[in-house]
Amino acid sequence: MSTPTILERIKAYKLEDVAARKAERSQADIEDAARAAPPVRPFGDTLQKASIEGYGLIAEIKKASPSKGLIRADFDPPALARAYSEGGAACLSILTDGPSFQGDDAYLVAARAEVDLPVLRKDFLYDPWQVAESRSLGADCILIIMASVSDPQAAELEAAATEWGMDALIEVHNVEELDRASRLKSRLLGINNRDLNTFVTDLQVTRTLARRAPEDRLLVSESGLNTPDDLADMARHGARCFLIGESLMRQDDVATATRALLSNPLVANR
Ligand SMILES: O=P(O)(O)OC[C@@H](O)[C@@H](O)c1c[nH]c2ccccc12
Repeated sequence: MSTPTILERIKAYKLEDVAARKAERSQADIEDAARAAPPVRPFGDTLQKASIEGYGLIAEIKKASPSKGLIRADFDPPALARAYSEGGAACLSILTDGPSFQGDDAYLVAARAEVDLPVLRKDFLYDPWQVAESRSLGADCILIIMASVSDPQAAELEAAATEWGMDALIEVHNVEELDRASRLKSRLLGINNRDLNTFVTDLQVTRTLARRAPEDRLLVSESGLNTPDDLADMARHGARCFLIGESLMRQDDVATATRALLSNPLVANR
């Protein structure tokens, strides 16, 4: 067998981790916890509203990554949530995967409690049990990575999100995944500039896929975005929403950097 890709390795340990978590907590238990969670905040609506006049930013709380290692040493999720909120982010994304991103479920809980912004749980989901778990932590939106799930699995995760009143961000990286995502119902379509198998990033991915996306989708350009020019470039190609982690995580003053990035949006052409 050939060497597994980064995404394949993540999927392998994640399936084991989920099996272990499920052995600890039954479906009924996790559903009770999900019902006891704080009410859902409107993720997609908030993002869309922000993107009409300005840009819709999903600002990511991310300590490390498989390709970059440690990104931010001084890592305080509640303080970062406040900084992103002050800087004008519409929503937050919080990495909860431990082995590859040094994330933690507790970071999501702590950051969300600090602000009013809707929150995406950024993790690798395969099982509806994990959707209930995400809701139990307070997540308002889940991520569905088309590169890592089958069509029936994606539909099942999406249905579970809907059942819990959450949104789903459907993530694609190529035309084949885009076509599969187009058959799902979710309005939120993430175009990941980074290939999760190799972790190579190329903004050309958004430029190419945005014009092939169904018209009723809200496009989110994800990964590798650094400057106001990058955002204007993506907006010109049809994506006015962005998922940004690393370039903001490397700033000393995250609130000011976020505000600067969003300050001069390309005028919407509608
Ligand atoms: O830090 P960046 O290059 O701004 O990227 C953020 C986000 O897009 C990236 O973390 C991401 C996009 N899709 C993912 C799926 C799993 C883990 C991480 C990701």
